[in-house]
Amino acid sequence: MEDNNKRSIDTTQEIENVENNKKVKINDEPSSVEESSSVNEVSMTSLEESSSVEVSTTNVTEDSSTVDNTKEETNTENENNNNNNEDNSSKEKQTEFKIKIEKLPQYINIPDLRKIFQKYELRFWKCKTNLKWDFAFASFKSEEERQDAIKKLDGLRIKTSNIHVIPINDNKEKKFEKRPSNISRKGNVKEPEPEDTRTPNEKLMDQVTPFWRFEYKKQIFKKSRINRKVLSAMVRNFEQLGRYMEEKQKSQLGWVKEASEANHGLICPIDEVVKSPVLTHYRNKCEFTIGHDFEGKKTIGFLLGLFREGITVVLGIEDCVHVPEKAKAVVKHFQEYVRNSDLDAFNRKGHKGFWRLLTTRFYKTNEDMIIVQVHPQDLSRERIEQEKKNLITFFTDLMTKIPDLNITSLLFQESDEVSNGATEKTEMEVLIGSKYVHENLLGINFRISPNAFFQVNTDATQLLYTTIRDWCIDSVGKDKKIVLLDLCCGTGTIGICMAQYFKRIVGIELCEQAVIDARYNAEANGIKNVEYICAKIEDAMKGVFNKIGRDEEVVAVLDPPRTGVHVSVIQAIRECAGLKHLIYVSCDANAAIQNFIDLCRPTSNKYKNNYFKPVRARPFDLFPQTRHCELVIDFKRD
Ligand SMILES: C[S@@+](CC[C@H](N)C(=O)[O-])C[C@H]1O[C@@H](n2cnc3c(N)ncnc32)[C@H](O)[C@@H]1O
Repeated sequence: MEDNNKRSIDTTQEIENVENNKKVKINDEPSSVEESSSVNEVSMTSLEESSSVEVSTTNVTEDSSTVDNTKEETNTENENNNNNNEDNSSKEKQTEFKIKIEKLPQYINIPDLRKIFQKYELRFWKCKTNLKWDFAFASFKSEEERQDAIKKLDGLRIKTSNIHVIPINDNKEKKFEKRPSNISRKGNVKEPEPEDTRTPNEKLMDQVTPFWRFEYKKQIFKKSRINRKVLSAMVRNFEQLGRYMEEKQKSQLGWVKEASEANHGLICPIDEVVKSPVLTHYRNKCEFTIGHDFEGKKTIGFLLGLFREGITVVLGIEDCVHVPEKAKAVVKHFQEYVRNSDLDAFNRKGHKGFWRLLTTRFYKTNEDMIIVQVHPQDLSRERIEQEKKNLITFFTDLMTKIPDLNITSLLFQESDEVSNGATEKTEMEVLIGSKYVHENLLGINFRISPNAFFQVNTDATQLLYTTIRDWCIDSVGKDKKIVLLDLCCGTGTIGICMAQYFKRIVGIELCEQAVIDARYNAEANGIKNVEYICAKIEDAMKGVFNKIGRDEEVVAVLDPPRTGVHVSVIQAIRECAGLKHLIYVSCDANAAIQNFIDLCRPTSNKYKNNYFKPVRARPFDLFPQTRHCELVIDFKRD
């Protein structure tokens, strides 16, 4: 599966020195968002489109007033060269000769500035900018270097803007001093952090269900605010975007002001958050790590903290409010089993240990799937075969101890991967029952294979799908000549649930197993008007559109992974001029804001045809006790 977190940035740009009538072309290696993001993730598209680029802060949460993408960089190479004979204290005393670079096009980052400087044989000592700023600061170690920079850079044309460079901070005694940790950016003395008196279990709960301390009403209020902030951030993004656009393009953003005025600063109206019918124990799928607790005892639960932060402690899940009681009971018994086993739990440090992961997928059809993942280490085949037999006996007995446990699928997987978690790289072997379980959604029975995506909160998903269906039907009316494109269709749930309302459904999905499931699900439910294409949307869209009949209209539902889709998917969608109605289902609107912007940005070479406008939005709380929330946005275009 493609890693959608990485969006490549083409930093190719034309830089023209108006004064010297000199043109320079800078070609950067494409870099990734991951590299370019700071404390808060920053997503950006190509600088080629920099007049129409937007920045999204991942944490547009209630704390977003503190979001800061400011980046500061010291040219360490320079530092080392210049300070070979200097100790740290003399380095601290180095005088800076600072400039301010004004009227920068937006989204120029420090690597871009370094390229520009290098082109003019300049080298800053320190540089500071923020992707939201249209200015940057740079400093040099001598007045000569500063003057040289001003001479070469002032008036330089970057993209649509002539930059303005001025010397600042002539107080040569001013140093780059590290701000003491108790002083805020604004110079205020910060209150000392209160001592963390939480128990380890509370820390775990704060990590996996950060809203568990709030009443549900407050959780909903916070989620409403998070989503509203995304919709108001879109307005601000478009306003900023407009500042760097030619008149012709800018005029295509006129609707933003009207929409914002009509919706109290939001890009479109938004409904109240649709509450989850179940607030606790709702997760139909849980993945439990098998590891060691603080005392080194084999434990099944969730990892406290992150491995990259050096934490490998696993804590029990007894207090976790979103885990079903039946899953807790299975964990409790299986933990006992693992503790009694002479094989150790896997430890990522050193990659030793056998027991790795326990997955439970329990559905309302009363079909329960359990997956046990192990690391084979250098155990003999006989030994592993024996362990499998032991597992069959253990889980068969367990059904007599936990009355409502009905294991219709016990699967065993060996994985020698370095990182923890589910993997599709190795086969799953069926130890009990079948490889599949089933769940019922809006009266339709879906087969779920072990690795397939399926919404984790079945009850709330029915509400979500009902809205998607209603919004699609709005566009359909009674006319059944409409084709529904189920984009990122997974196992086909969305399309199949509404197949009766459409002339036909075309699902596009890149995961082969999911497409096999989707075809099976359609057939098993007697649905004949569906067709599935196993491909990337960006590759398949054009072909699909070429087959749309003259008498047919199209409406699309896009339900991508958490991070949204790659920009090429949005481009492909925009290129299909016949697609006028798109319903975007996002499980992390902050992460997907770039997609929203790209759907709506003015027409350009990169983003063809008319732009979409969001006409309404409705959040759904599919994940009570956590920060997460599903947001459905209805996009339309003329
Ligand atoms: C959140 S799941 C949605 C599945 C489905 N709509 C459902 O509700 O069961 C996202 C799906 O998008 C698929 N996907 C991601 N990028 C894709 C792309 N560029 N083209 C096609 N499918 C993609 C993934 O394989 C994954 O199955």
